[in-house]
Amino acid sequence: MPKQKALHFGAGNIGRGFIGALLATAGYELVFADVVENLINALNENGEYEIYILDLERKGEVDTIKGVSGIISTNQEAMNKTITEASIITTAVGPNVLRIIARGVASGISARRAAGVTSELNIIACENLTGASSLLKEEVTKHLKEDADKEYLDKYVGFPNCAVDRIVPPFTKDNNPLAVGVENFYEWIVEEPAIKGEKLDIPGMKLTDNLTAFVQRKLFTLNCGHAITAYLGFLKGFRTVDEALGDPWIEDIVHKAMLESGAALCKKHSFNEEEHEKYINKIQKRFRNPYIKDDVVRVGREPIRKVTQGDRLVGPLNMAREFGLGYSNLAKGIAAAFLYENKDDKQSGELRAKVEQKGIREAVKEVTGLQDGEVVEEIVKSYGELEGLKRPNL
Ligand SMILES: NC(=O)C1=CN([C@@H]2O[C@H](COP(=O)(O)OP(=O)(O)OC[C@H]3O[C@@H](n4cnc5c(N)ncnc54)[C@H](O)[C@@H]3O)[C@@H](O)[C@H]2O)C=CC1
Ligand SMILES: O=P(O)(O)OC[C@H]1O[C@](O)(CO)[C@@H](O)[C@@H]1O
Repeated sequence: MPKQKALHFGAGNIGRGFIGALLATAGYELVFADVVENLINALNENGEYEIYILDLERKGEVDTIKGVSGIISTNQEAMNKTITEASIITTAVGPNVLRIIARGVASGISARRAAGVTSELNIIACENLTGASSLLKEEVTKHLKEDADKEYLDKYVGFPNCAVDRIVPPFTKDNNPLAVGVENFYEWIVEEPAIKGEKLDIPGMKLTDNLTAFVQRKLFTLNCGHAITAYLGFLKGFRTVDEALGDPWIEDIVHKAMLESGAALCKKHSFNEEEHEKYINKIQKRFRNPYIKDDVVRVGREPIRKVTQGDRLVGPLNMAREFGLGYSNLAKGIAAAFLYENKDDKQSGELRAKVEQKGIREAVKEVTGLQDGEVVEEIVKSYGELEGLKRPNL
C-alpha cells in the first residue's frame, strides 16, 4: 500500500524538530513547504535529516528522520498537487504567517475538490496561539470564491486546534541547514471532536475533548514563565534563558508568576493542585536544561503579540483577577515586556514608540486591553521599578 502523504508548512525548528519528525516516524511520506530555498533544496538532495537530543535524558542521541522532501510554498502548482494528495496538513510557521499561507491552502482545497477527492483531510496549525487552526480555517474560507468549495471545506476538511510543547532552540551543527537540536520532552495535544474522518493515530499525538484547558495550561505556564524570564533577563543583560534563571531575583519572580497563573488555572479547569505544582517544577527544570542555549531575544520575540488579551501574560493575569487571586508577579512580567528594547524586533520598536508617545499608562491600556484602574496601576508601578534596571547600553 502506498504511504499516506503529509504536508507540513514551515521547515523550521518545530517543523523539523517536532511535528515533521512525528509525522515521518508515523510512516507518512512527508513534504515540507517553506519559503527558504536552501532548506527545500537540502531536503530534496538529502531526503533525510538529523535531530540532536539536547538533554539529560537521551543525552547525545541522534534521531534520523527519513523519507522527507520539500517544495517552495509559493509554487502553487506543486502545492495544489500535494494538497490534493495529502491526508494531513500541519503548520508551524508562526501565528502571523497563517494569513499568508491561507490563500495557497484555499487554492489547494479548490484543486482537491476539482480532482474529485472525497477522503477527509485534517489541517492542524501547530502554533503558540489559542485557536490557531480555527483562525486558519477562517482565513482559508475568505479565499474560497465558489460556494461548492466552501461546502467541500465544511464537509471534508477538519481544522482541529492543538497545543504544542517542545523547546526547539536555534541550533547549528557542521553548517548543515537541516540539523536541529531539541529537548527530549514533547507534548502534542489535538482537539479530537474537530477531527474529520477516522480518528488520527499518530504516535506522540494525544487526543482530547477538552483542548482549551491544555492550551491554557501550556501557554499560561511554560510560555508565561519563559516570556517573563526573557524580558527580565534582557533588562539585566543576560543573553540566554538559563543565564537569566541563574539570577535568584529573576527565578523568584518567574516561579511566583507561574504559581499565580497556576492558582488561577486550577480554579478554572479544576486541575489537581499538587499535580499542577509538579507540572510547574518540571517546566522550571526544562528552562534550566544546561544543554539548551536559548536566546532571550527568541523567547521574547514579538512583545506586542505576547501582551495582547488572551496570550501568555495578560491571559493568566485576567484569569487570576476573575477568581480574585493575586497577580503582582504577572504584572511585573507585563511591565518588563513594555521595557523590552531590541532594534532587530519590529514589535519591540513599535511598543517602545507607543510608550514614548502616550506614556506607559495609556500604552498598557491600548495594547493589553486592560482598563481597570487597579490592575493598570499595578503594571505602571512595576514599570517604574523595573525602569531603573534597564541596561545602560539601551
Ligand atoms: N521553537 C519552539 O520551541 C516552539 C515554537 N512553537 C511555535 O511553532 C511555530 C514555529 O516556530 P519555530 O519553528 O520556532 O519558528 P522557525 O522560524 O524556526 O520556523 C518557521 C518556518 O516557517 C517558514 N515560513 C515563513 N513563512 C512561510 C510561508 N509563507 N510558507 C511556508 N513557510 C514559511 C520559515 O521560513 C521557517 O522555516 C510558532 O508559532 C511558534 O510559536 C511552539 C512550540 C515550541
Ligand atoms: O514562539 P513564540 O510564541 O514567539 O514564543 C516563544 C516560546 O515558544 C516556545 O518556543 C515554545 O513554546 C518557547 O520556547 C517560548 O516560550
